[in-house]
Amino acid sequence: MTATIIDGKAFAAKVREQVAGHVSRLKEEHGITPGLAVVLVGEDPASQVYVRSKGKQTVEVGMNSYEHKLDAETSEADLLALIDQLNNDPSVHGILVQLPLPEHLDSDLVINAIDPAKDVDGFHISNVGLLGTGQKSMVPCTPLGCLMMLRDHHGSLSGMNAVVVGRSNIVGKPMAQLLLGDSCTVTIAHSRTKDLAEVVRRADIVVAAVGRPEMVPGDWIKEGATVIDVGINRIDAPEKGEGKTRLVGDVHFESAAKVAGAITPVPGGVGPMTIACLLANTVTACCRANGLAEPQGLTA
Ligand SMILES: Nc1nc(=O)c2c([nH]1)NC[C@@H]1CN(c3ccc(C(=O)N[C@@H](CCC(=O)O)C(=O)O)cc3)C=[N+]21
Ligand SMILES: [Mg+2]
Repeated sequence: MTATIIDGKAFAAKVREQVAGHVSRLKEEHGITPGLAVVLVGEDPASQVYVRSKGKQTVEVGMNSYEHKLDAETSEADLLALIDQLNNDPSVHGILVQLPLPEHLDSDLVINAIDPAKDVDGFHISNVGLLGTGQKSMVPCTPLGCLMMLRDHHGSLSGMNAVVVGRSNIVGKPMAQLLLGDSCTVTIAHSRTKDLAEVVRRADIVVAAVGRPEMVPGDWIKEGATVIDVGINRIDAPEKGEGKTRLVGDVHFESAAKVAGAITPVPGGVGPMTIACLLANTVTACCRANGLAEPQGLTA
């Protein structure tokens, strides 16, 4: 048996097409252009790549992109002042502060300073609480992208055993909430879970979000299970030549693809969906801010 590859790159392109449709409708019928502000503190090269890619895709779907690059020594007060300015700017519908922030900045404090209605990452405590109680909220982009792929592949997820490996506030916990909302039986496992292999083997759906390269081998996967690999790990690839690297997930793809029913690749799986969902959340935020009907199928 060989797994169906869930093509996140192609799916993300479809989501962006839908977003672009909503953006042109907002422009033509209401004279509104959705705007996304991305704040980057410091010069982390990987973060710079992501921020550039987000800005490019934001413009490609017809929205305004506002990039704020602050130097690594920026004070908390200056960062909070910028957030306050963006909160009060009616042309900004979404605000994303790229994480991780430099050590001297309190990321909880900074994230909770964002207007929850503009919190397109869904990290503000208000959005976390709304999601946990089944109320309308901004939903974190990575888990939302995973949910869209799962719904697309399965139709209904009702009654399925889902195991989320990883308990981060950014992926693991909100992913579990979303799966629960779709009536899965949800287990959150992590690095301290006893008999992790046995726990994962019970899963109809495995979401791996631990940040450890190829940690989940194929023999942990139940025959026919759906595997969503959230990990993006850069590892040495001496086979490609001296000093070369390659991207791998948290799942050992080759062995897992032999037993799974469906699996997302890395790259080209969850990553592209994360950015597409950021754009979707920005359009949703813009519609809500203007009292307009929000897009269907782009929210949880
Ligand atoms: N406030 C905040 N929100 C975020 O959503 C956020 C963040 N901070 N900090 C950094 C992480 C990382 N992240 C990625 C998004 C897309 C890809 C992506 O598209 N990856 C491509 C490959 C990229 C490559 O080749 O390096 C793929 O998986 O196919 C990866 C990583 C969002 N993040
Ligand atoms: Mg974790």
